Amino acid sequence: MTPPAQPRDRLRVAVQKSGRLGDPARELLASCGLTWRESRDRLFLYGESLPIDILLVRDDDIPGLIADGVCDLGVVGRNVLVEHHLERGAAGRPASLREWRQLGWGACRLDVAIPEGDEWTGPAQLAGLRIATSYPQTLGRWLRENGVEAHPVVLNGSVEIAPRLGQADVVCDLVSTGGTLRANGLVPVTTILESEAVIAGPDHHLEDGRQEIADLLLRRLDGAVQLRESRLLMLRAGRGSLDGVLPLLPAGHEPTVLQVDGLEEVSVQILVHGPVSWSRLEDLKRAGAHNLMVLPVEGMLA
Ligand SMILES: Nc1ncnc2c1ncn2[C@@H]1O[C@H](COP(=O)(O)OP(=O)(O)OP(=O)(O)O)[C@@H](O)[C@H]1O
Ligand SMILES: O=P(O)(O)OC[C@H]1O[C@H](OP(=O)(O)OP(=O)(O)O)[C@H](O)[C@@H]1O
Ligand SMILES: [Mg+2]
Repeated sequence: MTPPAQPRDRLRVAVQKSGRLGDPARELLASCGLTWRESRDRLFLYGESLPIDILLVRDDDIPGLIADGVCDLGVVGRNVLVEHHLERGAAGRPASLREWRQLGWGACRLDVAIPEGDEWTGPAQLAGLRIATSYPQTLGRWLRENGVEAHPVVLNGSVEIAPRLGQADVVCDLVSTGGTLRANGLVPVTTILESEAVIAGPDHHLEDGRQEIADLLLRRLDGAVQLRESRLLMLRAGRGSLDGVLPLLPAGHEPTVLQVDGLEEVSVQILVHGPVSWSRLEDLKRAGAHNLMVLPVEGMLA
């Protein structure tokens, strides 16, 4: 039984110490105006600009630290959160965490992959096979949902090599480019979880004034995430081509159309969500636009 957490009036956020999500998570928090003083062991960052401290840990430990009340929030892959949630469930403990925000980066999939050249006929073909994975609970849930009985072989890393070593027949592991699978003669056949980086937190309100600090951080995070994805698209077009150009603009805010002094031309500006592809710019140019420009947005205040 975990002893109750000590009262705290500062928010504590768990972030991966090293690894894929550590740097982007710290950059995101810094873009929310957070500054820190680093402890000598570099495991604790004391928040200077706001009462928000950062604990640097292994990503697998993040859900447990939040569940135990040692940390309030954490930046972690959904894959780790789901595995923790199912582990707790299997041990008969109630769910205690939820996704507070999805961050739109750190995307990867948890896929089942089989040896190249083998035919894939569906989940039933996995019956009785040994499946190497670091995610036994998530795999187990998917197998149950598909009515398949197989044998998970739990490995903490280098899962893709297991079939070559004779430890397993197939694998269930994280995939983004697919390069690691290909290098090991495996092909992905089905996705059992789509993942991305998320802000994880408890499924209840925080106490001792920490909910107010968390709300402030989340408001800034929402703004920072939106800003990161925003682009300003600017172009010029002849009045006559406007009807062809406007329907081709990417999704975004209401465009601003301004008459250019002394010319039969307009200048169009639109704030768009997400990158603008080259093919979109080419389509706009074909429709009569010119002087097209896509600019990052540094700040925004409605
Ligand atoms: N190939 C990938 N592409 C994109 N995201 C990935 C990829 N592999 C993992 N991730 C995401 O990044 C998270 C962290 O991955 P990383 O490899 O750094 O973890 P780790 O080796 O378990 O680190 P730690 O030392 O903290 O335990 C994963 O849980 C997943 O959400
Ligand atoms: O589809 P890909 O782009 O090849 O990425 C997939 C690989 O990335 C992760 O491992 P990572 O490189 O983090 O090494 P690890 O085995 O130490 O976790 C994951 O466990 C896969 O092995
Ligand atoms: Mg880990």
